[in-house]
Amino acid sequence: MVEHLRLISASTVAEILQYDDLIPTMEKALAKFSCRPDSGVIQPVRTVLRVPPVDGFLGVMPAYSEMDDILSTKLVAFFPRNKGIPSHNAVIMLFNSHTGIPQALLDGDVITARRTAAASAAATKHLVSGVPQQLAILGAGVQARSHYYALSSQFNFQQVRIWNHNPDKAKALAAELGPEVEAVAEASEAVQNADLIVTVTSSSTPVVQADWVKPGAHINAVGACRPDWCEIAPELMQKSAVYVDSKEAAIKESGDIIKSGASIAAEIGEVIAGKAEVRRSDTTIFVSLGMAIEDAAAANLVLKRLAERDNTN
Ligand SMILES: NC(=O)C1=CN([C@@H]2O[C@H](COP(=O)(O)OP(=O)(O)OC[C@H]3O[C@@H](n4cnc5c(N)ncnc54)[C@H](O)[C@@H]3O)[C@@H](O)[C@H]2O)C=CC1
Ligand SMILES: O=C([O-])C1=[NH+]CCC1
Repeated sequence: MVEHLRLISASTVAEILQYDDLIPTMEKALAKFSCRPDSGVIQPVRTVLRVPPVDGFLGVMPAYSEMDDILSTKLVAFFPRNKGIPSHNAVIMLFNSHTGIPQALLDGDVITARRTAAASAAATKHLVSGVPQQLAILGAGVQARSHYYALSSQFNFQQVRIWNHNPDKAKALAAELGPEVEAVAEASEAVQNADLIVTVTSSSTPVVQADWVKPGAHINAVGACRPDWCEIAPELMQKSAVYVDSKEAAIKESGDIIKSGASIAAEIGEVIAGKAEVRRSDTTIFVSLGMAIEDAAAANLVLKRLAERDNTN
């Protein structure tokens, strides 16, 4: 039954969803996910349907949080070969968790961009050693931009270096972002001396080699969300302390973990909840695949902030 379905556009989501609000929300969502079943979170590994003629994928991502009264599903199409239009297109449906009646349909593009970057910012807060001053971003698409803004909201970078396999995109993004941002020609140049590294490419071969990375650096590895994709050299995966968003999803979907056979130290939610310690080895890596509970919590936050705004007007 759909009687009063609220439609929430990308521009409304973009106006409402701010990182200082979203990052702590992601921290809580990640912790609750890793405290299931006691936390009342239910989230299966997503179903990913292949669309072979265009090398595309459709992901179906349902989640339920009993404590937060949230029932939702995201539908995300990711078509990496898209040119001149976004490669990721998504919607999120929120249902009333007591009746199952659809409540709101939200644009999922902005939520996907920002909640992913906010989850990386939350992971960085718990895994990084010291205060990061040099940031390297490999990739120059939607997630590169959102990661720059999310991480810059938490840390004061002296320098940010962006590399992309298509250098013109890196130059354009660097020019759009802050004065501390520089596009560099080689991935090794971006990574060397970086305290914090973000990989947000759609690559199926490593874009970060082990001997480029400064000991003690932290990496948010965000792009390799298919078993045959890969961003981090296997040798680097094997010698680092590897944290994931979901262990169950990581062994099914993460090319970086599957190809390297690296062992998983813990879920980031276990670290946030104080159930796992951070192994201070040479390098820490957060392997992010993206979780439905992140979309559910972000969509719910949008609705909550809109309701507060409506009440004050
Ligand atoms: N972990 C998570 O929660 C999420 C992960 N992703 C993944 O993150 C990656 C980036 O996503 P978006 O920025 O939205 O995509 P995008 O299409 O906007 O940007 C992709 C970037 O990767 C570069 N690229 C494409 N093919 C490459 C290759 N073979 N080698 C090196 N670079 C290559 C492109 O030039 C572009 O800079 C994708 O793999 C996407 O599936 C996206 C959303 C959520
Ligand atoms: O979590 C997500 O929405 C996605 N992860 C990889 C592609 C889309």
